[in-house]
Amino acid sequence: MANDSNVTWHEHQVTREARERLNGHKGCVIWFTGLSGSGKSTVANTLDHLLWGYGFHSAVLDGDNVRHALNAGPGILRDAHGDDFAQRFGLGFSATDREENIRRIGAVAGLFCQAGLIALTAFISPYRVDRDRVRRNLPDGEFIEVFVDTPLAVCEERDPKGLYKKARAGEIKHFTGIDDPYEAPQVPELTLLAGERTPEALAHEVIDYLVERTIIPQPAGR
Ligand SMILES: Nc1ncnc2c1ncn2[C@@H]1O[C@H](COP(=O)(O)OS(=O)(=O)O)[C@@H](OP(=O)(O)O)[C@H]1O
Ligand SMILES: Nc1ncnc2c1ncn2[C@@H]1O[C@H](COP(=O)(O)OP(=O)(O)O)[C@@H](O)[C@H]1O
Repeated sequence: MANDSNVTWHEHQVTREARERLNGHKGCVIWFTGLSGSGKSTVANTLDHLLWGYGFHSAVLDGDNVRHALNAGPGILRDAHGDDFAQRFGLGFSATDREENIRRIGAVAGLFCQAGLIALTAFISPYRVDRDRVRRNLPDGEFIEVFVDTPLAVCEERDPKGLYKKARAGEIKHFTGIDDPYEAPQVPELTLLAGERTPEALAHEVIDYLVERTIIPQPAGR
């Protein structure tokens, strides 16, 4: 097994600066956090679509593409030989599994960012310490924490997957906001009042922030 002394960082021939020059904008990680049903995926995808339309380069990491593959729990991911990798490496919703979920996602988002992309992540990420670890592992200014601040009552009313109903009935244990904690960010870069505004309006709030921080130029024709 490799240990630290046998692993070296490889410098790439195409530098991040060169990629950013070609892209016409900087890379960063936009980290959406909030309760289930708060609108994280919707806003991240709306923002991704707007950025793409302006000719910028972005990519979304969310539960569907991560908890069904990289971090798939038991029963979801099997390799071609029937070996249940998820049984050994998959993640559930204990505090430790959520910690590892966020650690892996943070690392992947960091790689996207180094490749010059605007990485959009949409995970509950309920623990402050886990989000702060991702922040610490990125250069200053490149972790943009966006609190999708939708009241629990609104999320529960939306309940698109019926999970709150199941959690209230005791059919799902440790459900965030019901019988598991959600630690709201104390000083996020942005707070979106996502129970009160449309996804498009919220996505434009994030774009305003990116322009203000010179991560992207003002999109032409906006
Ligand atoms: N116990 C429990 N608590 C919270 N959420 C649960 C749970 N069990 C399943 N789900 C579904 O999983 C989605 C959250 O996954 P995340 O990877 O974002 O969670 S975490 O960041 O590791 O806490 C979440 O999806 P979103 O609604 O998109 O947030 C739920 O659909
Ligand atoms: N700003 C918004 N206003 C009204 N409904 C919204 C808004 N954002 C999301 N929704 C709806 O709320 C539900 C949950 O949104 P979703 O993006 O899946 O949340 P999350 O990813 O945080 O679990 C979906 O049915 C979605 O259409």
